[in-house]
Amino acid sequence: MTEYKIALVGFGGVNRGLAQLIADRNAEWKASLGFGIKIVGVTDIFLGSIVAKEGLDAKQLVALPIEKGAFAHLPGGTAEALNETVIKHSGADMIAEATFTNPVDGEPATTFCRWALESGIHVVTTNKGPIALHGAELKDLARRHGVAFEYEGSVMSGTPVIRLARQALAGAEVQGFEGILNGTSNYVLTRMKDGLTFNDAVAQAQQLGYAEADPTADVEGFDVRLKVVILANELLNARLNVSDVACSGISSISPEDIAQASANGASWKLIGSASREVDGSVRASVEARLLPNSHPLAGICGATNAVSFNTALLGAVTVSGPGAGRTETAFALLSDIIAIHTTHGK
Ligand SMILES: NC(=O)C1=CN([C@@H]2O[C@H](COP(=O)(O)OP(=O)(O)OC[C@H]3O[C@@H](n4cnc5c(N)ncnc54)[C@H](O)[C@@H]3O)[C@@H](O)[C@H]2O)C=CC1
Ligand SMILES: N[C@@H](CC=O)C(=O)O
Repeated sequence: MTEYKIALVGFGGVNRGLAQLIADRNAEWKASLGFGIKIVGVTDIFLGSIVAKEGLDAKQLVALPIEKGAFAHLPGGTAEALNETVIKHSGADMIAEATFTNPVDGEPATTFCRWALESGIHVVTTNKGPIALHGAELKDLARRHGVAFEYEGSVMSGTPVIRLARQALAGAEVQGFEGILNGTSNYVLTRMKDGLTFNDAVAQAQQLGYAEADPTADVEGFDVRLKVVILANELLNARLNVSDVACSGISSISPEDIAQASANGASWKLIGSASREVDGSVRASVEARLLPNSHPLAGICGATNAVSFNTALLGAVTVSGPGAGRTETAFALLSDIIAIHTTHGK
């Protein structure tokens, strides 16, 4: 029986979600998926770090209080975040990288991914920064070191989008896509329709674990812009940089705008899109659009996301599901590990 040794880098909502899944389901996975997972290290700038090559108790990790330096209270733990040691020297076969998304330069997560890949360690990540900003370099690094770099959760959380489009739609000739690609902003627009203020709706999204560390990224469209770059580069073979994508958000939409839209049978949605032009170039944008309620994306509510792929052979193919959430995103990491087991498993 294969048992993967994993190190968790960042121990916020998503990686705690993964630890919880491991605590609850590891025994079942051995039978249903053909492998188990052992956590051999965890590091977090706020909580500190811990390494145990024989394996850590996932239940005990999940129960760790969210207090500065909390790992120092566990035997062998320290209040210091020994990121490099945990990544390179905990004996892990793979790291689950889930620190904050930095939309400007992708750091320090990109460095964490580099450290792992250069050491021959697989990377699964939900962090959008490294892929949108340094994806080509990291994929090449992974290839040269014979390991995997998987990032299904970077777009639409646990809802399968990247592998689905890359594998199941291969040959269907994807020509573009448009979608609701941010859970927080869609949640905010939905709750404002119910009468909540913008600020209260953002605060709820933070509490539910949907929002970025800085929710400005969610409401100003920067998070969707990263996702548009990831999807366009992956599926349209574009070489888009973040600066190529015109971007605006939802913060200027007032309660009156929302009420007026409802009265007119329409809904505001933050839409990320990209399409291949006749000259072969790819155009992409992020903007709030007023959609008639008959539009397929108009009825997508709350933290649910949806993306519609425009294909030459099938027409529109639309996928909808959770776009954010701790357990939902942890599932994406599991799906990456399953993909690694399928391609690299012993
Ligand atoms: N929460 C969600 O619904 C989704 C999140 N993501 C992405 O997954 C990643 C993790 O998300 P969450 O767990 O919700 O965020 P979070 O903010 O709950 O957790 C991030 C953790 O990383 C730690 N951290 C920050 N800088 C660090 C550093 N330099 N070294 C070590 N640890 C560091 C923080 O202390 C925090 O505990 C983010 O990049 C986010 O954009 C992607 C899809 C959905
Ligand atoms: N903050 C993001 C999390 C997933 O990427 C969102 O709300 O969609």
